[in-house]
Amino acid sequence: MEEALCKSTAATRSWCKSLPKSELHAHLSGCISKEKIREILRRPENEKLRAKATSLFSPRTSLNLKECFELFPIIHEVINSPAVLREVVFSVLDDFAADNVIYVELRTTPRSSDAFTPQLYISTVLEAVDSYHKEHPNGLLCRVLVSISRHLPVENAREIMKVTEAIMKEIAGTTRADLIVGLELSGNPHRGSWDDFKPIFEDSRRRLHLPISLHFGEVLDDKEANAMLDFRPSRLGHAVVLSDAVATRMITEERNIGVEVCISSNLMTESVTSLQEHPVVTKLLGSRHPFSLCTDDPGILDTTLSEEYARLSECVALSRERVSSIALKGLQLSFCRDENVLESLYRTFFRKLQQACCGENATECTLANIIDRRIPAPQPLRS
Ligand SMILES: CNc1ncnc2c1ncn2[C@@H]1O[C@H](COP(=O)(O)O)[C@@H](O)[C@H]1O
Repeated sequence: MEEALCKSTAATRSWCKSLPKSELHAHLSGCISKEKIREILRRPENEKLRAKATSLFSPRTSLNLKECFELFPIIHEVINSPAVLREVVFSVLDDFAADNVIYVELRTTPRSSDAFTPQLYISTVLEAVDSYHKEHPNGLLCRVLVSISRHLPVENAREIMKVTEAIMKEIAGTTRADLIVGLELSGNPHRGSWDDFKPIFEDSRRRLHLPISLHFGEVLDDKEANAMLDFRPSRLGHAVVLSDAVATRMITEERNIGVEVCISSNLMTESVTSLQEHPVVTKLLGSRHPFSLCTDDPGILDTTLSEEYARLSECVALSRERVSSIALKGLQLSFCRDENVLESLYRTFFRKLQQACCGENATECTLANIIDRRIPAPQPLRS
């Protein structure tokens, strides 16, 4: 995979790290670093789990979707209490902050297990994010997308939507009220059918007024891809295995639907064989279709958002201006619709971009000035 990905130089990696970035496609369980998982596994109560979890740590050059979906249940076993869930949220947010991510939308699937009900799961995540903000008042900002998993029964999705609605009512007026900013469909793309989940998402969009992102084109299926475009989601995740007809439709007719691009994930899971063949290179960059670079599962894939920027910029020889505008697009495609919050994020973005491009004390910087600094209105809600 290394070859296919293009190696990035230390200088590009360092510049991409200093760039302020937004992460819009990150699954909580897939974000936990191996170091953190090892730390949790060393605890006496996890002795039995330790042997089972060794597959998480084997060095890999590829990880097909089937293997990937075998790892998640093991990580779920590691997160075996609200206290551990809270701890991993903190750890994941620390990792993003260390990578100079200023805004992250964490997506996660509320689950039922011995330790959780969907209600307890969501409440714990929201409490953890809220506490993280309070402990880091000038730190990164996190928002949450509630995930529906297509490989689980439809009934489960219905329950999650109901619980989300109840929680949103319960937290209205508190500091947690704005934390849930969207809904998303993910899960094993070989299982479940969009036709079955669509009515649930239609109903939730009407009732909750939240934007929706759909995992789209992770495997080739024109019928499903067209049905998903007919639904007009606010964003699409992956969009990597598409027929020419679907790709053309997306780029020409659906110009407002931003794509969450996950390069390393797509290469690792063998959705494409090289970055040169990835739609971000063959289609999105040239058409100026809006997209945001994302990590998907950085813990499992051993990547960071900076690394994703460095690989793309080096492999396609993008100018720093172009890379900076890709980073800005990440913020523009955010599901956060609170104008005050967005304004503050844009200010942080431009301040940090200035530092990245020109150093702390520069009074004039042509590179950062090339970027249009007007603060755009929040993304409209699609219906
Ligand atoms: C590799 N590409 C992918 N494609 C589709 N779904 C994925 C995914 N990577 C992760 N997930 C989804 O996220 C869950 C784990 O995080 P949470 O427990 O929800 O935080 C997985 O169970 C799967 O449903």
